[in-house]
Amino acid sequence: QLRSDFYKNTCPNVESLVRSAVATKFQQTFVTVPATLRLFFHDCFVRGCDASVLISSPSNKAEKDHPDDISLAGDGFDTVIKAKAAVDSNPQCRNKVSCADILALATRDVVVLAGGPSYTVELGRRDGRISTIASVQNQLPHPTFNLDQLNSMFSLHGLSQTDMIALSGAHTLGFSHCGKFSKRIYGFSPQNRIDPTLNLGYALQLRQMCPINVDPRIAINMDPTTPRTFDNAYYRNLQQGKGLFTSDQVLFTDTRSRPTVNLFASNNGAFGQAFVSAITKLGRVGVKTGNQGEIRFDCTRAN
Ligand code: HEM
Ligand SMILES: [Ca+2]
Ligand SMILES: [Ca+2]
Repeated sequence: QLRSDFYKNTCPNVESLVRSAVATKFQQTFVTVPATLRLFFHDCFVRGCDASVLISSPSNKAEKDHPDDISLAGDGFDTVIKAKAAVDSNPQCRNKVSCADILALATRDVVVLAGGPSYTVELGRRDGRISTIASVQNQLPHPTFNLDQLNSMFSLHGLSQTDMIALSGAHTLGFSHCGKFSKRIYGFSPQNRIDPTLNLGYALQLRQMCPINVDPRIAINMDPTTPRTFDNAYYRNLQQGKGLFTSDQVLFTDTRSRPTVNLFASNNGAFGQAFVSAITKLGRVGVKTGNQGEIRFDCTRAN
């Protein structure tokens, strides 16, 4: 139902308007890249790709205030707001392009800026009007998830195990706060204080970067090898026991998903193709089209 030429008559330059706003933001801070990519994922898994995650509430009761969303970096929100302003600065485009589509385009653009594959973005999403803390509950995966939990959550949205593994490759970029994995390096079990699926040398490095009682604002690179490049290093890290979360490492530990990890680790092109296919499917999750929803004037509030 979505189509790549949706704005052909209403805003023919939408792609270049978004792309240059994203490029300007990228020049200011690299954080733009992981922040925008993660924002798109968190939007699509809660009420579909409808920009619900962008809505803010004066009393902190919107989606973005849920514990699972609280660590979404502000630069992702700012990227969409800047791109929306760029689109609306063109009189023809003013209030014609949804925030949900701008987020989808900005996501493609940041992946490309980090060296990842380019792809055609399907458009025509409408913006949702609802954003509540309650709607996030149990909709987003946790870093402690095993393969069955990951598969069942992704399959609810029509995403296969291969899609899930390819999308997890987004952890080739960006940061995590220490608390998200501290149990794996300090208190895994009474027998093993360090998770035995974790590379011991890497675990000791993580302990140095994340000492006990570390400042909770400290965040570390999720990909220790190429933190600023969108590449398949994430899967080679998994082969070496360097997956930061249980939900990352389990993709290699579990023999049902290991062959796909090995394929992506050895073939960056295969990873790129699978990622493009998966993120295109992600972009279709629960979309509102036609006269459903609205075109938001301000991405941070319903009209
Ligand atoms: C498979 C299940 C997934 C789990 C359990 C998971 C969990 C997490 C966690 C816990 C963080 C660290 C947040 C923090 O401490 O600030 C994170 C960061 C991140 N995630 Fe995921 N994630 C998953 C899938 C995805 C997907 C599908 C994408 C996008 C396609 C994605 C993109 C990112 C990015 C880019 C970051 C870095 C954010 C930044 O640097 O600001 N994740 N994820
Ligand atoms: Ca949403
Ligand atoms: Ca990387």
